[in-house]
Amino acid sequence: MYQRLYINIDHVATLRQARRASYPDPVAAARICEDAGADGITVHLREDRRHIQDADVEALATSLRTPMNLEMAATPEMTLIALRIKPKQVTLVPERRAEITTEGGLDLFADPTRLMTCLENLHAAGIRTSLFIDPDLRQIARAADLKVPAIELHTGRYCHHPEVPAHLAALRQAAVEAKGLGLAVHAGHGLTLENVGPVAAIPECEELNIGHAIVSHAVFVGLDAAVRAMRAAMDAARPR
Ligand SMILES: CC(=O)[C@@H](O)[C@H](O)COP(=O)(O)O
Ligand SMILES: NCC(=O)COP(=O)(O)O
Repeated sequence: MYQRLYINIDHVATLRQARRASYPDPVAAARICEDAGADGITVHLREDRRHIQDADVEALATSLRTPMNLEMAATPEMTLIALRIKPKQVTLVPERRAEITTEGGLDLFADPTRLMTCLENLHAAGIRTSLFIDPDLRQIARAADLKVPAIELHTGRYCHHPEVPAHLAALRQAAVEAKGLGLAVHAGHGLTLENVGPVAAIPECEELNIGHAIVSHAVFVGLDAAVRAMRAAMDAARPR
């Protein structure tokens, strides 16, 4: 199965926000990523707007040639924005304002009413949904109960400690379990050229969301080359 590469361009906006400038422009970055072979563009509109701004999401919605994957918290504010923008896909992620970056997956049992209300509204608008969760079998079962089409496995533990075999094993087991329950399997967070191979090699995983490492590599080689390098690393690792 072909494995999609969605590029998260949050940290192009981080560079712009460092000076509250007008550049680098995420729309221009997205265009380069698409020309370099990205299958989609991911943006995380955080409640604190530390990087991606509402205006970026609106501009991307009318300029992208590939699907937008809008990452957001399951809040009424973000739901209204998603219903207005109507991205191809929304990935619900946990958020804590004090976090430097996403620290873990969503707990699908924590606030069921808020989560189900958000999902119902998105599904009614025809927006594909994905839930960003840890490779936890209980969370996967809950995702299947919620009748979402997809989950995104949080790869952070594996990426931060690739030397611990159990972290990759958990991702592999979670992918098999999720696929068996009819869920599409995505993965992301912390993936780099160095560690992407074993995750890309998971047969059930049909989409990777990668951002920080690609934008960081682009500082040295340019965005086009950074995207192509990640694509090549994924293709080299995928089962034929
Ligand atoms: C959910 C996830 O792992 C990322 O897509 C998220 O966007 C990380 O947040 P920052 O991009 O703000 O680091
Ligand atoms: N959901 C993961 C994502 O979009 C990108 O995460 P990262 O590669 O920036 O860590």
